Amino acid sequence: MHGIHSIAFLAFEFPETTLMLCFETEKHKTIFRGATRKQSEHRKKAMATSLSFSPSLTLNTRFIAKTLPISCPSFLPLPFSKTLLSLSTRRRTLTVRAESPNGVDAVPHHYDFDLFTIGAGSGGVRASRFAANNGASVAICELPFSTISSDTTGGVGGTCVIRGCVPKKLLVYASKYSHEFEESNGFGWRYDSEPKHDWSSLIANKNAELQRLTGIYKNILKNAGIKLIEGHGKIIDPHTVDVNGKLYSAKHILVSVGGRPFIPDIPGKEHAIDSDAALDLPSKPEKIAIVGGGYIALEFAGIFNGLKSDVHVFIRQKKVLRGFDEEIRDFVAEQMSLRGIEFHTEESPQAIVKSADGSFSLKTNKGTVDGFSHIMFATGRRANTKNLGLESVGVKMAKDGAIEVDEYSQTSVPSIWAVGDVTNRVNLTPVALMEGMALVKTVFQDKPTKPDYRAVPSAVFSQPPIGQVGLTEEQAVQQYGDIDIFTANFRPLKATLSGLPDRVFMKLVVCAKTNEVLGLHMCGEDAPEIVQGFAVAIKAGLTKADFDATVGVHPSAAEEFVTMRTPTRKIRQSQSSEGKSDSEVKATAGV
Ligand SMILES: NC(=O)C1=CN([C@@H]2O[C@H](COP(=O)(O)OP(=O)(O)OC[C@H]3O[C@@H](n4cnc5c(N)ncnc54)[C@H](OP(=O)(O)O)[C@@H]3O)[C@@H](O)[C@H]2O)C=CC1
Ligand SMILES: N[C@@H](CCC(=O)N[C@@H](CSSC[C@H](NC(=O)CC[C@H](N)C(=O)O)C(=O)NCC(=O)O)C(=O)NCC(=O)O)C(=O)O
Repeated sequence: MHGIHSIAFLAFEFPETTLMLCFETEKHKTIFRGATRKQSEHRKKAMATSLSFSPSLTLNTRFIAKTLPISCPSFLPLPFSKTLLSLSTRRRTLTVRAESPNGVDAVPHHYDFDLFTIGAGSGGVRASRFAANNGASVAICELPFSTISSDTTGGVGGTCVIRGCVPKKLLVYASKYSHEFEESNGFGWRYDSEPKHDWSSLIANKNAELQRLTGIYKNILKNAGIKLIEGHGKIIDPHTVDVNGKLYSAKHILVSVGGRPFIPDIPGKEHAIDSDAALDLPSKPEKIAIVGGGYIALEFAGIFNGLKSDVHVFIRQKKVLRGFDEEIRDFVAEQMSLRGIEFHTEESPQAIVKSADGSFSLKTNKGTVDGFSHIMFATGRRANTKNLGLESVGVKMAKDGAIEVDEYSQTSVPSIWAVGDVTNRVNLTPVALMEGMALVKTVFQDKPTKPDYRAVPSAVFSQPPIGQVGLTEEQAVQQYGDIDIFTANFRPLKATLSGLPDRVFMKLVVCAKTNEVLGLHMCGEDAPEIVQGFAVAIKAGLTKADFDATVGVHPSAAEEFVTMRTPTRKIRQSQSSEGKSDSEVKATAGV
């Protein structure tokens, strides 16, 4: 699909002569290739005229644009000119496109924009502003701001900024204090009375910050020269988007509308809240049921537990966080239970019942739990693809409603692209940013680029939090067979004086054959910050020997990653030999 060429000629008619310029187009990029030998002495004049441009040139000269076959032996290659190059890609008056099959039409066409993006979340904003930086003319449409997403509300910044990563992290910060107050006692702090939390101040401050951020994002778009259109975008044909009845044409359309929370269809589901609502409740829950055992469920369980709500988590499996390393799954649930969260395992929700006193009961396959002030569902998210006109223009979609794309984020309709959660690949903001930037390289820089999904680090901001990068033990065994596992499970220094039962778990998954560290996992304070740093080592393919050769930062939890010397166990395809954990070895040695 990439690297298709065609040749366009542009004739400048001056009083004395005609100058023919030759441009080679490769996708959307236009490169000046030369002028005819006969008129080459006039090149400077033509250049001077065109550079002082543009209305005068259009008025005083006549453009003749032709599309000819690719071979053109009578043209001199001219080894320049950045100025003309940028002129040719930026100025709409020079769009004498002889387009190619890379997502676009075969006949020259004038569009309102090079790129029209639907959805101003992380992926859409990033792709749009990088495209604009590359000289593309860009428009982006987004729904009006609201903390709660709906068919008619959204906001510049998208899920991450308005109802995901950012507000969630602010609430995590708020909720962590209670644990820190507890810890502080062992360090000599005394409080005359229990510290009180004011939920409405937190929510008001959080909302003011969201307003500030959405304003920043609008400015980012404005400063990049991007036209922001408020309203619902609907694709009418492969090059046209309708926003509130006004039509905009574009050479490329990018769909980056993200996803929305999904609540299974059970009786009483209208009483349930989702993560959008949970971030913006008028009052703090007294007793909350959280259904689901994924990222969102665990993060909100930590938030409400820290803010002193009575928290019950209902998971339909035996363990939380399907897909994570098994030991991490066990460890995090154990630590969260020690902080007072009650896990109800292998319980599927069947109905929500509202009582006369206004409280809610959750009925599951195992029984009914009563007295909840709130019932939250964190049972996954679904792509936000309804009413975008995708089906009618022939964009293929998966059964779950996500847009199907190839490795370059191109949909089944060549001029339509999609990035971020709407494609349901790896639903993380930094991944959407990566997909957006790869897309711009492919479409606007002529460098076909696939996002690289290897060793994408991620964190769960539970309490304690989790950080992970690379393969789980189970994945590594499946892919490589012979694996060495190094673990540390220890009581952090802080817990010695705090007296709290906090522990930290860390794990390295190492390929026995190559010594490469394939996976790194941690659950404990600062895990996301620590794992971000180590993710560079994992991405770079460093070995356990490289880790061993690195001096630790002492005293820190992070140093355990470079001081684990003895494998906890060696897994071999034929047999499995058990060893001692590194902490056990150290304890025996009196370290
Ligand atoms: N820190 C971060 O990076 C964050 C990332 N995210 C992203 O957002 C995505 C969505 O998060 P989240 O909503 O937590 O989704 P997840 O897919 O992570 O978890 C959904 C949970 O709900 C359970 N579930 C699904 N359907 C039902 C049902 N009908 N009845 C009972 N339980 C059900 C799942 O169980 P089962 O395992 O059995 O399917 C699972 O435990 C994540 O995958 C992640 O990519 C979200 C928040 C934070
Ligand atoms: N690391 C910071 C994260 C905070 C942060 O990145 N804040 C963002 C907003 S939320 S995050 C929203 C997300 N931004 C990012 O992910 C930026 C991350 C990194 N700086 C990068 O450039 O890659 C996004 O949607 N990006 C689209 C795009 O970049 O085009 C910001 O812009 N702050 C400005 C300010 O406070 O003044 C922290 O923990 O404090």
